[in-house]
Amino acid sequence: MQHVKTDGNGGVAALEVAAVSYSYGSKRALSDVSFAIAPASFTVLLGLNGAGKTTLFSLISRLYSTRNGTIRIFGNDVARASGEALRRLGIVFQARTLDLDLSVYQNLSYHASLHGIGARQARQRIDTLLKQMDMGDRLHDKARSLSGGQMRRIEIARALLHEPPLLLLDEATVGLDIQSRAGILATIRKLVATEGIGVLWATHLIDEVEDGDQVVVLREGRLVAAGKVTDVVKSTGTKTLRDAFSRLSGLDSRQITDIEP
Ligand SMILES: Nc1ncnc2c1ncn2[C@@H]1O[C@H](COP(=O)(O)OP(=O)(O)OP(=O)(O)O)[C@@H](O)[C@H]1O
Repeated sequence: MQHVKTDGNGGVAALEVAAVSYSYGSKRALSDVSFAIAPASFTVLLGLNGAGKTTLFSLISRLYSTRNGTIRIFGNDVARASGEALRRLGIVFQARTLDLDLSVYQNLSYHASLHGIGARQARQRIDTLLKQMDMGDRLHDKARSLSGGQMRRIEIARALLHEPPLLLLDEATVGLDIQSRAGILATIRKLVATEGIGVLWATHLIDEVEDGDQVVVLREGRLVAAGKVTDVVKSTGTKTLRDAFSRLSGLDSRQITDIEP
């Protein structure tokens, strides 16, 4: 797999979001949001429902076009050089998107061909990714027969088929049991460490954040904090991320969720 640190992009942010605003009609969803994430790092995009996480992902992936501000992936502007930018991006959206009537292999190989990956190379890549996702024995199973967590793992494998050095996941563990959530999060953290992939992990669950992570906190479309967890906690004058997040999001800390209700 391509390793970010050796691909000639040294010093360039994996993702740079600069002064991005977005409105749905008169509804402002993002206001002047700026932050950057480093290659081979794990960054949590933390925000309550409605904070603007999905809107931001839609802009980064060009599902919506950016009207105000600039988004760059490894230095490539997603508006002006979208091919170059999107080639470096893998994304897992919140909604389930596997074709349930196809096998795991069919789901993945179809996607590989969309990326222009030849059949032989695709097969090797699929085998490698399924092993990394602990799904090596499910190649010929129908997607329909998989659990929610297993489907998510296949969607992550699919997002990585074209070897992107940047991976975005939008509430990837929503609706999963505690064990599946922890397993998926651990797998993604391992990918950051072993493959050098930069990850932006969007969630509203603070127990998915670790002290060593970078965090970007959105509140009602505004960036209210960004940096290392310990620094963000310190900057709010609190002692725990739970208290810091409750202060930053204007909630009582008892309203901050650890796990799915
Ligand atoms: N298609 C739309 N039309 C109008 N308003 C929208 C639309 N999509 C989102 N919004 C609004 O924009 C704001 C940001 O929504 P967004 O979905 O980006 O937040 P989020 O942090 O991803 O939350 P969630 O996890 O609930 O999806 C919210 O106030 C939401 O109601």
